[in-house]
Amino acid sequence: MQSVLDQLFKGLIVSCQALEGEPLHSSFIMGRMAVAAKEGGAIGIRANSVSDILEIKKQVELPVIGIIKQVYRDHPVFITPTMNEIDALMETGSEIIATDATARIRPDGSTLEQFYKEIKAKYPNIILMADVSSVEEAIYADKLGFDIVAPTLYGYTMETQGLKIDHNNYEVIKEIIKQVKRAKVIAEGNVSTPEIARSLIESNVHAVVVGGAITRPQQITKRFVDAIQK
Ligand SMILES: CC(=O)N[C@H](C=O)[C@@H](O)[C@H](O)[C@H](O)COP(=O)(O)O
Repeated sequence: MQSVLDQLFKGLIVSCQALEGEPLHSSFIMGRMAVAAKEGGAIGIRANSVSDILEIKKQVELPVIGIIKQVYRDHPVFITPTMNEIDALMETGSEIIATDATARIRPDGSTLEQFYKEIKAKYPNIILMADVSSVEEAIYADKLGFDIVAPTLYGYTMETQGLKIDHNNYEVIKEIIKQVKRAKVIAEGNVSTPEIARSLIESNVHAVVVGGAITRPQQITKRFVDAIQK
């Protein structure tokens, strides 16, 4: 049988997320988004929260990268930050679990290494994805043993604020591909056009995750409006 990682090879993973306060915030709608993604040929789904993941799993038989976005006392680490969220995600049957793997101390005071070891001790067979913000963090996550690394948080930390992957800026991802020895590298974050996705696949990423450009209509609308009003 093909492994989950093999199933994702050179494919498109669609991130179906709408947080509280966003127009499409609803597990029902995220389930339909996942169906639409599957119809379009997506080979995996990334999703946030137990209720969205359970609904998506009812609707489509695709591997899910599960996360729980949880803010503890304004702490900046919010993607699957503690063991509470890992435990909850294990119950959903998510094939892969992603967590913040930046160098920042986590809300419970632990380092990434401590957190990684704690997770692996409790769930040795888990497939773990590291959401990082830099090449150095990608290398470190790879050394720790993460199965997947992705620059999901590039542009979303204090040090990387304002930066993003675009037509002229594949450098971070190319460097990650060069430096990461063992983990699969997935491109995620601001992949806004099919051309960028194609180009990333050609630079040898294992797979590409696209979120807002497919599942956040308010973002898509704004891009059109901005283009018209230029
Ligand atoms: C920084 C952060 O919280 N990223 C989140 C991670 O799960 C999602 O909000 C993004 O939609 C996802 O990473 C895909 O990226 P994009 O929507 O740019 O294609």
